[in-house]
Amino acid sequence: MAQLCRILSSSRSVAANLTRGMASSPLTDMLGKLNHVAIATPDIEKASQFYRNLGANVSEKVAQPEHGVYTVFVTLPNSKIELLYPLGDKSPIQAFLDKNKAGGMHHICIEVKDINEAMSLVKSKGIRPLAEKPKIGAHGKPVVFLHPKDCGGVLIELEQE
Ligand SMILES: C[C@@H](C(=O)O)C(=O)SCCNC(=O)CCNC(=O)[C@H](O)C(C)(C)COP(=O)(O)OP(=O)(O)OC[C@H]1O[C@@H](n2cnc3c(N)ncnc32)[C@H](O)[C@@H]1OP(=O)(O)O
Ligand SMILES: [Co+2]
Repeated sequence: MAQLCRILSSSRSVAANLTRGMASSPLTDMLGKLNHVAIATPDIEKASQFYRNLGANVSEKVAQPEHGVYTVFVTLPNSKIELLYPLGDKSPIQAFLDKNKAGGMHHICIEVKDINEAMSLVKSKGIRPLAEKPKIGAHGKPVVFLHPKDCGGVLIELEQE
């Protein structure tokens, strides 16, 4: 019995040490809030109307020339939906829409405290950012995308808080 107590108490302290170790690791708290889920659509007016019909707060369409897309934001109580439509003839969402004619979920966007630190951390894990440097995103903050082949088949956008 005494031995069992010793084993239990030592495994608890191992768990406590692990938790403390994790809490101090820069990777542990890298990911913040879900900022948005993006949907690429072949008809952004129709997609906007779909969410307006459901009573949602839907923004006007905004051109994002730096990103080759138009965006519309649907504001939800805990996050946002970003509707995307191609802008220009080199839009990064064109190939996706060619493959997914009816549109579909394109990326998720997660907030990080420091985008440059986050880029170094993901690179150290073998995850490829899709640009050398962050760009300014739809919310006026730096963003960078991570290769979907390194992220379980999901395109991930990191946005600085
Ligand atoms: C305004 C801003 C903001 O919120 O602030 C935004 O969101 S701008 C949102 C738009 N901007 C971006 O998406 C920028 C980052 N995206 C990119 O650089 C590109 O879209 C890539 C992700 C590299 C894909 O480029 P592209 O479509 O030309 O290449 P590709 O067709 O050869 O695709 C390569 C492989 O990745 C897969 N793939 C492509 N797009 C994907 C996606 N959205 N989710 C998951 N997988 C995807 C393809 O199926 C293919 O896999 P297989 O080889 O197996 O078939
Ligand atoms: Co986005």
